[in-house]
Amino acid sequence: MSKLHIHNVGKVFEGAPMAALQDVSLDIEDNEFVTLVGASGCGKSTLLRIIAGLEYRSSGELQCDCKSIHSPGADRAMVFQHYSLYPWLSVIDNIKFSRRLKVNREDLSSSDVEAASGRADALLNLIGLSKVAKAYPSQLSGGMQQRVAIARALMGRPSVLLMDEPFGALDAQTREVMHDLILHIHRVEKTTIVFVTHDVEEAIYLGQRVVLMQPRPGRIHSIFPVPLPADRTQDMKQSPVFRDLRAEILQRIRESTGLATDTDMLERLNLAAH
Ligand SMILES: Nc1ncnc2c1ncn2[C@@H]1O[C@H](COP(=O)(O)OP(=O)(O)OP(=O)(O)O)[C@@H](O)[C@H]1O
Repeated sequence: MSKLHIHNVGKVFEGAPMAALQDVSLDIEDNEFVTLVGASGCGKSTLLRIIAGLEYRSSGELQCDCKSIHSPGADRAMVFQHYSLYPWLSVIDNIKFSRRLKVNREDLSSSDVEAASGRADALLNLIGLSKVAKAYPSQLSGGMQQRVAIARALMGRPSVLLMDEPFGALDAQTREVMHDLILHIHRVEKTTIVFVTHDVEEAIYLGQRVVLMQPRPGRIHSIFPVPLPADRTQDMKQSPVFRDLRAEILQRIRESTGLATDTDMLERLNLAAH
């Protein structure tokens, strides 16, 4: 059985003239890394928020580990574009934050708390920030803050990590470093990842499958398995396989948004005018 089962999911926002999502069906396997790409407004974030339980679906069925999703849960953790760390807590305390809530609620034993500390230290090491455990978010760069947000999301060992343009606010070099980091984390933690992006290159480099969505109404246009080795390296971006897939997906985005038709029409008008 798949890790995430999405069947005919639809979403109509109140007062909206068109469905934000229509008949979206997708099965995501355990430990898969799936990227969602598509033009602005095609429903990528809405789909991710519905999986996270932050938004209600209007129709369809959605399951994580065979359990129907109706609200947020510890089995699904989300990382947003804006780091959303607690500025008054140190790096290590930000990572442990969800555990602290649990400690208050459930009165965990000291060995549970010790295990949580061990987990936080291991994650700090995994994201390469052991040296700044006691620093505060304002003392860190954007990339470092996003590393902390990722570690915090992983703290409760979620079944699925949902990432909504997590590197969208970072500069190009930092993004490359973050790409290799998230691939490393995926290998080590064996988490299933669903990753939303505008950037086709990012979608191909990270994804085992790229799901292309199209707008008006938001739906799945096509799904592209990425025929690259599991262990990605930056030089693969120059390979013909990578470049051809990138060109194909970009062409499909142009077609699906009507951009290709607009360009053709403009060209025809220009020819007629001369
Ligand atoms: N809370 C809301 N109320 C009304 N309409 C909404 C709401 N959230 C999203 N929408 C609409 O739903 C559609 C899908 O939006 P969504 O943000 O999911 O797309 P997206 O593909 O993530 O876009 P982007 O890449 O620009 O973030 C859009 O037409 C958007 O205007």
